[in-house]
Amino acid sequence: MGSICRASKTLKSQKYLSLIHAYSNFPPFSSTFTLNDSRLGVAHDFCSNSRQNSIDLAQYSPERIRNFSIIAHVDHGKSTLADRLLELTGTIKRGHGQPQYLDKLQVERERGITVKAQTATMFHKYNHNGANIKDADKATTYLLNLIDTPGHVDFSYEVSRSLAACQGALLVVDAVQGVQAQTVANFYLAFESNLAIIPVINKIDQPTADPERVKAQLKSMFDLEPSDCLLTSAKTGLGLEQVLPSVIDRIPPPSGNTSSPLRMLLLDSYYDEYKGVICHVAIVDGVLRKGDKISSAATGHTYEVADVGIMHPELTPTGVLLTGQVGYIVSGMRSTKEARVGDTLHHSRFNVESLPGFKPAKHMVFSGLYPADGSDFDALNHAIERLTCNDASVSVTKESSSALGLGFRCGFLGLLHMDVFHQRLEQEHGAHVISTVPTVPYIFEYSDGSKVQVQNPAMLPSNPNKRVTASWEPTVIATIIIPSEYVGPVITLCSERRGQQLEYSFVDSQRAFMKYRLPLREIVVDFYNELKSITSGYASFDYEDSDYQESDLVKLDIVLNGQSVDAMATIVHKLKAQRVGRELVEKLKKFIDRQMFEITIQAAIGAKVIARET
Ligand SMILES: Nc1nc2c(ncn2[C@@H]2O[C@H](COP(=O)(O)OP(=O)(O)OP(=O)(O)O)[C@@H](O)[C@H]2O)c(=O)[nH]1
Repeated sequence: MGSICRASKTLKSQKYLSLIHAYSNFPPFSSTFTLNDSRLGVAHDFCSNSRQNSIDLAQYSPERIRNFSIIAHVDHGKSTLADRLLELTGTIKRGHGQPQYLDKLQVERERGITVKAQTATMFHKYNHNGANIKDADKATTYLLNLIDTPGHVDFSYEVSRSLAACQGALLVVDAVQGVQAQTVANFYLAFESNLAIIPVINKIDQPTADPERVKAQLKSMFDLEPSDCLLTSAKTGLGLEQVLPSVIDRIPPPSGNTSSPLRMLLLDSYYDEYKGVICHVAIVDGVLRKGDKISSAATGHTYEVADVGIMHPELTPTGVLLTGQVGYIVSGMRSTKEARVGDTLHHSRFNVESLPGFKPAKHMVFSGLYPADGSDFDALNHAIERLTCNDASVSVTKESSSALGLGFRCGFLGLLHMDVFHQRLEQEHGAHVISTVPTVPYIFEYSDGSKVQVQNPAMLPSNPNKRVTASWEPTVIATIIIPSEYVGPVITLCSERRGQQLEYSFVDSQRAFMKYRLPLREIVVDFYNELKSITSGYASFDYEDSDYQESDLVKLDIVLNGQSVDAMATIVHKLKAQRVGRELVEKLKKFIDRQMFEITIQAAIGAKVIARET
């Protein structure tokens, strides 16, 4: 009996899964994989004990350290450039057989994108007077910390965190595509952090490369001097010899004080099955040694440092980290929840002033996650707990649905982040999940004066005594860069999506730059695909979150045979309700298999049916 119940529940769940995906335009995420945490595997395999203590960090005073980031629009060549710099400094072997070496996650390799910022320490001999670097007597060895960052807008939080550990950035721009939307966003992140910015025009080997046009764009948009631009091909190696000398000459050393009490900034953390929580840290002042007792300024908890070292490029114990250096520590934290990103860690015997830290990550998109087989709730719970150890930017609360049973409501930084989280749940933890339509966090005010944030449409009360008196929705400021001939269609698309134009100018004679305020809901599902399709793939798009705006919002219910399906409810703008309701019931009609009896499919606002199919 039990197994029949379970089987029918699974079938029911799978049916809902199919319905939900037909309805939301999202690819289904369910499939089963074996446990394979590529990140942990790589980190453990390569942990280089043999190099332990062979690196004497004491000789690297802040003047001989440079901390820099590589930032760029997606696919402009950051990870490839990072590979070449690692090879050039002998940190990895040339032709190590693994392109984009710092992209360690399986999902990063499969999708060819960077999701996590990664740090690598390199050592480079350099002579300021231009003498041959092989002339060992005249050259000085520098310690260079390179941070490769993600390009996609969802992960810009990783970029801003990485920049906090740097004094400079290589701003990589594709010599064919020129300045794109994330080039603009990343430039301003670096500029506002007061970093020295070195423009690198990459992919100059391409037949249609036009570095002079890109130099002119960088001058007109960011006031970066054409003579300061480096021209490179990370693919062929052309021009790469200028990169590290420019890093050393043009980026200032870190400014901390070696003799002050220890202050280190916690940049990131992840969970390693063998070592426990590993924290990435930047030493702002003082010196940290293995065996030291440290405290967290945020929680007051104290720990003993069991291991300390650098990423060279894998974990390499050094026994010590000094002012200005970036490395890792293992300190017996039981969970990554104890490792608060942006926290100040210090010696327990001193009280220090906390470092500024970071703004908390903001969740832009929420979705329900349910086990495909209702009985797998505990397994999914365990998988989510383990994955959030390595991705603390996801928020998780338990919820239940009459259609799907017990599950979780998760908050993500954007749609790609959500998709990547699903993929990692499946690939790294073997979880088999159903996800509900993504929604954004709305705010509703009720007749009793209460105001609540609604992340799940099912949470809106149906009680007629508790009327909604006002509602607000989140907005974003979107940056769009397009060839000038596409301006008309893009303006039409943005107006259809309830956008308000804030700025319209030109990058150069061929490309237009626009800024729009758009409701977040209007861009989460298919905005980018449509933008790409009406501009033949030439548009680039980036956004940052902005204020809430008052908006006339209603809850749209989907009713199957007289029963409302809570997992399919959605919140829409009143003016769009009719159109969205009609599209949904038409889609569902196509999707539900023909039956021997009549099934009614309705879209309704409260008791009022606005669209119907049978
Ligand atoms: N022709 C040419 N191709 C390059 C060059 N640099 C990188 N590429 C290619 O461009 C594509 C993107 O390179 P990545 O290094 O992954 O770009 P990225 O900026 O790290 O991408 P994200 O991490 O997704 O933001 C890859 O196919 C590279 O092989 C170059 O100098 N010349």
